[in-house]
Parts: sequence; structure tokens; C-alpha cells
Amino acid sequence: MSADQPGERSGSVLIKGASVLGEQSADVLVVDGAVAEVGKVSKAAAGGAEVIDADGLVLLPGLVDLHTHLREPGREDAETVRTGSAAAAVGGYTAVLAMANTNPVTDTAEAAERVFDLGRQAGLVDVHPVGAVTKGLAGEELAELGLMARSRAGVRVFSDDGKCVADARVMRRALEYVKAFGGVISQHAQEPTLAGPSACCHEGEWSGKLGLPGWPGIAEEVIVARDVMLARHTGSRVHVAHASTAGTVEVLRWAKSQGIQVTAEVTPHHLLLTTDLLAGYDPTYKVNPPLRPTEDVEALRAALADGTIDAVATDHAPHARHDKEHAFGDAAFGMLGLETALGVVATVMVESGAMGWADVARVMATRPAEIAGLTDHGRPVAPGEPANLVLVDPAAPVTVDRDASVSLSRNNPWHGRTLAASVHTTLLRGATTVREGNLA
Ligand SMILES: NC(=O)N[C@@H](CC(=O)O)C(=O)O
Repeated sequence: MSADQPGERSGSVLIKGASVLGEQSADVLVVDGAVAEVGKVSKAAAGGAEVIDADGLVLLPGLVDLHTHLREPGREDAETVRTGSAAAAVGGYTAVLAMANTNPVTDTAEAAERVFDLGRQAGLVDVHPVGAVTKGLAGEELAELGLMARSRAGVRVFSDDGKCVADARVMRRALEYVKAFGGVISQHAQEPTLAGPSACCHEGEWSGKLGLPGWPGIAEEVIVARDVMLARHTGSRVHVAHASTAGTVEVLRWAKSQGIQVTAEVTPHHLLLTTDLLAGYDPTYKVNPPLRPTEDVEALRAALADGTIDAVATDHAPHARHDKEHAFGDAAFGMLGLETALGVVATVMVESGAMGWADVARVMATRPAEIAGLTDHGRPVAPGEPANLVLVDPAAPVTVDRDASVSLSRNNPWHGRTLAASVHTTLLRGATTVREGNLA
């Protein structure tokens, strides 16, 4: 890699010989934050640009995470906008949607602008705040949806994530409200009378054996079924956060066949980890919704491959040790995900042959950007497009070390596992945020 020469095109980058979306090999010249040329570009023509030798590397649009918990404000001991942004960049992301369950909750325009500004200051990924659907996530009164949408943060995705918008009337009003400005409600589907706050293990064989309160799949499915009908009724858009069961996939398939405006995401952990991991009562594996049995995992993989599930979203949920290291029932729900998501998807979907790299671009960049209404992410690698890009090394497996993380938290369920591919370089509007796997 050579540095810029004085007096030459500063900030330009020449990516030499990358496999674009895992297909044809091309050189990609980035100038002034945008893709300038794709094809054959000589080093001389690139005029002293920083050169990245991308032989053997796969070039994708920068990843977009629809579901990140950054914990700021309120729990800066677990993560900040800056550390979460760093984890995102290391994971190949150029944009993240920051969930509203902070303290205070992101339920006003001012709160949304504050998170947005913190993201700008960190400057590692574009941080787009998710607005709460209801004030204080209490599920009763709608939050300032319109003001958040019109704010500098331009909020388009609203969610009470961590809590379900259980009241059907409130959900209906929220869907009607956001329709006016093309917003979407991302629902944490958990019918509270079927799975209450203590429910922490998939209801089935293991909840019985381990004596842990069951969280049945039907608690998710009845909300997804209700919400797709509300989306149809209102003509508005609903997004299913962290889909986790085969039954949810069936509902989604039906709803999409009817032309209902529903989209869905699946987490990396629900694509690979299963309920039996709870046998040792290790709270690292406590997550909401819970890890499910193999039948559900298989249905989720098939749904992601065939487009029934639109996107992979991390649900990156950092927790401080003093919240996570408890008896299983008392520990916080959630696991880290930003730094490992691409490696998990490569392992589960690409290495198995279920998907190619162009599909990975679709589910981790293009569809998430479309769902969130982000116009400068998830774009094709083509002249004139913003240079939000990631280079992946498909031949560099990595063994995850939770202590090597740039996140402030250590609740990493992938520790010690070997994942099939790694992130080499991330570019945000042409600026290198990650170089050879490390923050630049
Ligand atoms: N997914 C999780 O297990 N945890 C999330 C919120 C939630 O969805 O419960 C968190 O904020 O920690």
C-alpha cells in the first residue's frame, strides 16, 4: 500500500483487481468519496492514489445494519456511539441503525439529533437513530414520530425494540402515522401474555430440562400475523425484527405472496446457534428472542436464501459484565454481533453454497439500505455512486477472540469459533475506516 504523493489526488484510492460481488475482477478508482471508474485502471492513471492490492478479495457495498444497540446515552459503560461505530466499521459496516432503547429513550427529535450528531463526530459509520414508537417505550402513547422524521436526523425507522408494541390499536395508529412520510415500524414481536419478561429459553425440550421459563415461538408468530394484517389494512410498512421461527417464515411467505408491505430480518445468531447451547446455563447465550431448535434455524436459512427474509441484522446488544455475569434467569438479554456478522454469514450461507457474494450484498447492504430509506448505502459498485465499500477476504478464516474486540463489552457468543471469512478494508465515502482488519 503506498501513501498519497504530495500534490497528487489526495484522498483517492485505487482498489486493484477485486472480485466485484464475487464475480468479475476489476479495478475500482475512488475519488472525492465516490466511485470514479470501474474496469481497468492503471496505477499511473490513478495519479498517486493509495493503492490497495485486492487480488483474491471480494468487493461489496459497505454493510448496513438495521438493528444495533449503541447504549449511548445512558449505558456508556457497555458501549458508546464511538465504540459501537468502531465495532461496526471493523465488521465491514458503513451505516447502522441505532435502536431507541437508550436512557433517555430516543423518543424526541432532540434525542434523535443527539445520537445522529454523536455518530457524525465518531465519523466511522453513518449512525441513523431509530425512533421509539411510543413515549418511553411504554407501549401507550405515540412518540413524536413526525418531529423525529422532520428532524436533522431524518428518522424513518421506528421501533420499541426490547419491547413489543403489544397494543393493536397503538400499532395501527403508528402504521397510519408513518405512512405519510414513508416510514416503517420495526416490531419486536413478543406477545407479552404468552412470553413475559422472565421468559428466556425457547419453550420445548430444553426449557423443561433446564427449568427455565419458556418463550414459545407462537408468542412471536401471533404478533407477526397480526401485524401483517394491520399493514394490509393501513397500506403501511411493517418490518419484523429478529425473526426466529419457522412459523414466522410461513406467515411472511404468505404475506409477501399477498403483496403486503412486510420485510424481515434475521440475526447471525439465529442462523447458527441453537437452544441446546443453554445446557451449561452460560448467560452469554441468553438473548431475546431466544435461540431456537435446528428446525427453526433451517427454516430461517432457507428463507434468507430465497428472499422471504430480506436482511441480516446483528441485534448487536452489548452488556457490561455486571449485567451479564449472573445466574441465567437474572442476566441481561443480548449478545455482540457487529464484528462477526459477515464471518457468520460467510460460514453459514456462503461456505455451504446456499448463497453467493452477490446475495450477501443483497441481504447485508442493499435490502437493509432500502428498508431504512438510505439512498447512499447499499448501492451498486458503479461510477458516480458513493464509495461506501467493504473488501472481504474469503480465504482468511478467523478465530474469534472476545478480548480482541473494539466493543466495550465482552458478551461474545462467537468466542473461540472459527469463521470462514474476514473483513479486510472498509471505506466510508472513500475514507479508509478499516485497513487490513484494523481500525485505520
Ligand atoms: N436482543 C436482546 O437480547 N437484547 C436487546 C433488546 C431486546 O431485544 O430484548 C438489548 O437491548 O439488549
